[in-house]
Amino acid sequence: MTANPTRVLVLNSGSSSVKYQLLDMADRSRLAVGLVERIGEETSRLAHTPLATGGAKREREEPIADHEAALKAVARELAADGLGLDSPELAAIGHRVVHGGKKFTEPTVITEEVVAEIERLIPVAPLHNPANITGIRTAQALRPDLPQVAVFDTAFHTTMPESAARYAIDVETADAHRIRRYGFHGTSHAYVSRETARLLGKDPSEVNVIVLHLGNGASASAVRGGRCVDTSMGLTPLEGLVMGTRSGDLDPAVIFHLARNAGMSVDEIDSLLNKKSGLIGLCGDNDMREIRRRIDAGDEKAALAFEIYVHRLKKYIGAYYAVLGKVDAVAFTAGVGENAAPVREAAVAGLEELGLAVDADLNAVRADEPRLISPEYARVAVAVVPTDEELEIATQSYALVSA
Ligand SMILES: Nc1ncnc2c1ncn2[C@@H]1O[C@H](COP(=O)(O)OP(=O)(O)O)[C@@H](O)[C@H]1O
Ligand SMILES: CC(=O)OP(=O)(O)O
Ligand SMILES: [Mg+2]
Repeated sequence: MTANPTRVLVLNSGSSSVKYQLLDMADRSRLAVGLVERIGEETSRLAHTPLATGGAKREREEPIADHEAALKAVARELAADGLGLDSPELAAIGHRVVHGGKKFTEPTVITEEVVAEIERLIPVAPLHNPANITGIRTAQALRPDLPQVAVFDTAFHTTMPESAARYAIDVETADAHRIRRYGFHGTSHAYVSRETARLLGKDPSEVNVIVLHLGNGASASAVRGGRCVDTSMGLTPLEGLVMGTRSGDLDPAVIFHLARNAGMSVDEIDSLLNKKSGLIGLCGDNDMREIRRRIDAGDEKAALAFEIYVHRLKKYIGAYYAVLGKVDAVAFTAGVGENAAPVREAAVAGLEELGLAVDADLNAVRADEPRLISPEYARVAVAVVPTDEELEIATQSYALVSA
């Protein structure tokens, strides 16, 4: 063993993808980054960039049957650059675990009990937790001697008061089935709210921030003085904003109606709401770039999908403004939030009375740095703050194993 290993491999296993990064926490540099997509489909795609060697991005298409095969392919790519999992410089492997329930409020060294608890939560995170467990098991098999750390999407939201975390349903039924609002993307909400405070030159304890994490999955959160007080996702990542393929908020009676009158099974309705709704259900595309192209070409279906997406977003800004009472900043992040200027402009349009406005020139700037896009006179800062879930997972994992 090297005296003080400082490298951390971060694995973010999604339902059909694995994103990964190898970082050196001595200087927080990235040594390699990559992505395996379309796992389980006929042609999966692997993209790997060995930043440490200055090597070019390598892309290949090959069938990758499951998450175990994906992780082995990742290990092979890393080894090809001398960055293999057998390296004595590796201090830990950090795993994004989507559902940690109520129990996990902190990053946690993975033991058999921890895996058992993540398994117990599969019914409330059927798309995500199984992939996370396979990632953990495969990594354990490759490096049984190394600490594996779980960083939970739900952890940041465990500070929500009961008034925000409980659904208004029969308390005994809710408690018996652990039905409550857990919230997700917490690693991103935590990181972005802190970075937003830094951008304002303040301590996180001094600011109230509304964070809008708009990726393929999307969620909003209200953060008071560094602690989450409300968030838009609930028992599962289906509640809240309109997403790439998920409906977000909906009258629950829609489900009874489909079951009783459209002859759909529970599994079919689940698939409809999680995979065939949101932007893709409304207009056939879930990529905001493609939707904007279609709107520019005069496509009305795409325009309506965009309006529905923005309308929901605006409602959450208003709701969290009311929850917080005083707002210092609204921060846009993730793929859509960081890149789609028209979404930012439309979400804030008409909110001048609330002290919110976007400066068109600042909003058009493209940069990888946190930046303000509100005009100087605005009472509330509007910011674009790139998220970095992998760096945050590596930081938390390393802090735990090097303590
Ligand atoms: N240049 C861009 N302009 C507009 N939208 C973009 C751009 N780049 C990415 N996106 C949007 O970001 C989404 C992916 O966001 P990301 O945060 O990477 O998602 P996830 O982590 O959930 O897979 C894409 O589906 C697309 O809608
Ligand atoms: C929890 C969740 O929605 O994650 P993702 O955005 O990665 O799908
Ligand atoms: Mg994401």
